[in-house]
Amino acid sequence: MTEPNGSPSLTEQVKDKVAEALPTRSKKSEKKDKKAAEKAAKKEQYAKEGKATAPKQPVKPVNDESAVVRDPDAMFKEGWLDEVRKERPSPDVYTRFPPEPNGYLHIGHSKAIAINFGFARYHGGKCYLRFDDTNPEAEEEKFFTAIEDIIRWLGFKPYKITYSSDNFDKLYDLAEKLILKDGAYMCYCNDEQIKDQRGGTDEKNKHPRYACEHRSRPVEESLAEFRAMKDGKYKPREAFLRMKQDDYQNGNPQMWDLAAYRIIEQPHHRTGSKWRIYPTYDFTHCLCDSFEGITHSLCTVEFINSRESYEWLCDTVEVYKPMQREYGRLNLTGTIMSKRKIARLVKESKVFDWDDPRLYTLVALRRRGVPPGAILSFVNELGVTTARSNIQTVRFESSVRKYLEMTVPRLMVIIDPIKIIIDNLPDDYEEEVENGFGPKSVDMGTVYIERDDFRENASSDFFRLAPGTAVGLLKVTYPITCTSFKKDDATGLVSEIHATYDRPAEGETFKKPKAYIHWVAESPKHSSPVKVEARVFNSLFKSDNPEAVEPDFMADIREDSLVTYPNALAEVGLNEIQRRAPWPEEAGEANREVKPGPESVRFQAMRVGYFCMDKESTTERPVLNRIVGLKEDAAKNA
Ligand SMILES: Nc1ncnc2c1ncn2[C@@H]1O[C@H](COP(=O)(O)OP(=O)(O)OP(=O)(O)O)[C@@H](O)[C@H]1O
Ligand SMILES: NC(=O)CC[C@H](N)C(=O)O
Repeated sequence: MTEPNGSPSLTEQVKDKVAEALPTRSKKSEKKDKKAAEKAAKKEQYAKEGKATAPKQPVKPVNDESAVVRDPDAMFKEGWLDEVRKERPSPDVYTRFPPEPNGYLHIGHSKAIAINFGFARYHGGKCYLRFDDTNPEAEEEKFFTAIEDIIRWLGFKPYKITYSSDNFDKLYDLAEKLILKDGAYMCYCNDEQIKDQRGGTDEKNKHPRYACEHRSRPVEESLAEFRAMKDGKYKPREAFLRMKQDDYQNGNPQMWDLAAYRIIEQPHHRTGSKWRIYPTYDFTHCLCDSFEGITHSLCTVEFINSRESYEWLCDTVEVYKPMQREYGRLNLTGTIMSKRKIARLVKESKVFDWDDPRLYTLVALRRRGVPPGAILSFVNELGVTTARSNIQTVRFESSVRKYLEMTVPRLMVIIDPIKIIIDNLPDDYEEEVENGFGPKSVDMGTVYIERDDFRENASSDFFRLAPGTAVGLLKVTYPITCTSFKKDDATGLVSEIHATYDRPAEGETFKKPKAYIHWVAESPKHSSPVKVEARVFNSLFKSDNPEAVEPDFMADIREDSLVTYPNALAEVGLNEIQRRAPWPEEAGEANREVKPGPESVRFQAMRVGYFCMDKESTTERPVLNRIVGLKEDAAKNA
């Protein structure tokens, strides 16, 4: 598209700029046809999903049939979820995601979200977000908001937001019905007595199960006592309503007369002080599924034994019976997911807060800059089976890296700078500098490079900058050679390097350097570079299983889990990338129902890693979080 005066339109100009700043194919990458083919197929896939158009970039046409890219709907088309659908091929599909509002969701929950919301979406059905709020002791308002927000951030829209507590009246009526059908009784046993009735806990004194004395009481008495319990006759733990499930033949402990209602004296955040008795999970979940007409109730395998009690209760109180099926939990090794343990890390200031980028809560992954689409693509890649998946964090990171590689722009950032003065810069060098997001003209008299790209002594195994050696600067035609350097007496660190620009004389050729390094230019005219703080996160724990460490997981915390670079410098193009966020453009937060936050300013800092803007950024001082490192990191140290 061109403007009436024949010059490219603003959109075209911007697109060109993006293209320039996006990944270009190096010789090394050209060898990797398969990888390129995968990328191209993935790009096509994003477009097909209508979720993303990966920014314009040079990718080789796909002609390698061996390239395998996971279809974004693969988890629904094949395997366990496909079987579940075939088992109940009802025309309408209703699912639900039922979190307890007692903490922030973690990476494991993203699997439950992707399964429940995704299954409904794939089959043209509807998914409820149902807050399973039957325990007022643990619930807090902030968790309701955070859970809803993160689901929308992941790109899902609940059909309706419901609360188990919406059904307290109906549930109570069904509890009375259950008693009247001789399916429940009021029991006054304590924990010890219940354990003994179930055969005892001491291995040496195991005995057959037996019924408690309350089990055979008349129905009318249980009903009267249940009403009395509701009206405040008993204190917590003095009495409870117990389901009459067990026929003493059943080996499933989830059928051993489970509790249906218990006394909790804390006001409920929604129903206030109306109730002193609250239904348990086992009584509530199946009945709420039934009220909402859930067709496929998908949950994790630890509920497999509960399926029998789920079906028993629906049948006994004669309500519609949904189908419960169970999939394997997702766990990331080397992380902590337990709410109690994360709370301790926060309380003892080992992490900033629940959204500290070293954690694997979804708020933390969001703050760290992981795009929502990357989380979904990771879950899809793993697939769904009944087996528990114990996945290493490196696999998660590699999935995120693959996603970012396709979708975010590139920029140069120096995290630990040393200044170089180029003493012989010719006046007409600008044509020899290819610039991306920044201003067209770059003032290259003074540039900054990474401290570890310089060595005080040249050696045959070091291809970057050292006295008397030449190195290439990315996007600059000719290399530079170090002529001298100065050190700071106080710190002993190199403080300034002098170099020459090696443009060959007319008719001469130049020797291509063995390595190219990144750099930023000092250019007051363009307010360059941008001073930033860069935060590099390593894993929080030393081992793969912090829970197994003695005396406890706190002893496994790494000292270097956060490395801060307070004096990092970014190309001024950072401002343009920020202005045009969210990145990825369409697969990112732009299409979602949440306002993109600073973390949606994502880019690749060339040779350093993928970064995003942290929520603590100010206009004067942007703070960058490293999302993941680059695969090429190892090569950088060659
Ligand atoms: N690690 C996991 N992998 C897959 N699904 C999960 C995982 N953890 C929880 N879920 C599922 O998410 C849904 C809502 O979870 P809820 O908050 O009630 O879970 P939870 O088991 O209390 O989680 P946690 O104790 O780990 O915080 C449930 O259906 C649950 O089975
Ligand atoms: N069936 C389920 O999905 C269980 C959900 C319930 N909130 C729990 O984890 O305890």
